[in-house]
Amino acid sequence: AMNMCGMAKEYDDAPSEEKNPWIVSISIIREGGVEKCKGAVLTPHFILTAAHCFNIDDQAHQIKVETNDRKRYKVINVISHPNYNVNAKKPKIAEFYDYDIALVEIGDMNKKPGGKEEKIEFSSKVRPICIPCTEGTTRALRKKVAQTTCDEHEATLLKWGLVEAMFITQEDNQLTRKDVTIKTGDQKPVCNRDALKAPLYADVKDVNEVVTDRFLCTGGTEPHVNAFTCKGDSGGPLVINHRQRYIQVGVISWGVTNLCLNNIRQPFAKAESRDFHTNLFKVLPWLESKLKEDGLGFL
Ligand SMILES: CO[C@H]1CCN(Cc2c(C)cc(C)c3[nH]ccc23)[C@H](CO)C1
Repeated sequence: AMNMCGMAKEYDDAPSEEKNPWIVSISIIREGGVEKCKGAVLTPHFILTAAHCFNIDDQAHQIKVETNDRKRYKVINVISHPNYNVNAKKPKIAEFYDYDIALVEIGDMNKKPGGKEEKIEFSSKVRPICIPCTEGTTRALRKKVAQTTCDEHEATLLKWGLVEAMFITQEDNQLTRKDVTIKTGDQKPVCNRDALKAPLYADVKDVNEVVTDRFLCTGGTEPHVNAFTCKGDSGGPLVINHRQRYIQVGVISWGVTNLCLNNIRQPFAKAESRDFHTNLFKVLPWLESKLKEDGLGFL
């Protein structure tokens, strides 16, 4: 049962690390400074994050992964989705975030034969989150392993309309949950349309040029005020709490407005503060091809 995904401490004054044990911090050390992203633990060797956190010339040794127990792990590989290319629509569209998703592989490049294998040690502060269309998620949804399909996962998790979800951010050294609603069905176009309020996309005619089918849309203030992401939240998981089991349905990719300077969040969201997340249901073959080797059972 140790490997049951998406389980966390639920009691009110549990430490925030034990309430959100799948969150990891990713630091990319560069000449000009350190870029910070978030990620989620999927298996002992793989973390899921955003591809835009990395530059083409980042080497593995520049990337540091730290779990909630402050342990730091060596990165042996970053596997970005093959269709991700931030420059794909230049010069018209300066930044293009389609397929903004990556797997960070933990291990020991100079593993001595018989040496201790480097892998993420699970504990009360470090545990994997569930991802769609895996056996672990079928169990987390309390459905029968034999009959449950990936489509049923999607129908259960991404119902039509407003879907309650959350992301995790770091505030005063605490992991804080931020509530959002994923706009599906008739709410989706209304949410997507605000992408054109981003300065970089002011001249874009058709919103579908920048908000592709790979995105989930959250944020804004109608009908409820949603939390908004900061740049530093990039790569973190968009999570649905299904009867106290946590399932990741998206990876935080980009936001329309930068309501955070030096990661200090402004107090109030705006109608156009929308955020876009890479939808895991849209990249399953890629996820499976990398993760089945590390024991994740896909449907
Ligand atoms: C289309 O143009 C915009 C793309 C996103 N950009 C920054 C950004 C990134 C990269 C990632 C996450 C998670 C963000 N959350 C809020 C802003 C933000 C800026 C917006 O400020 C320009």
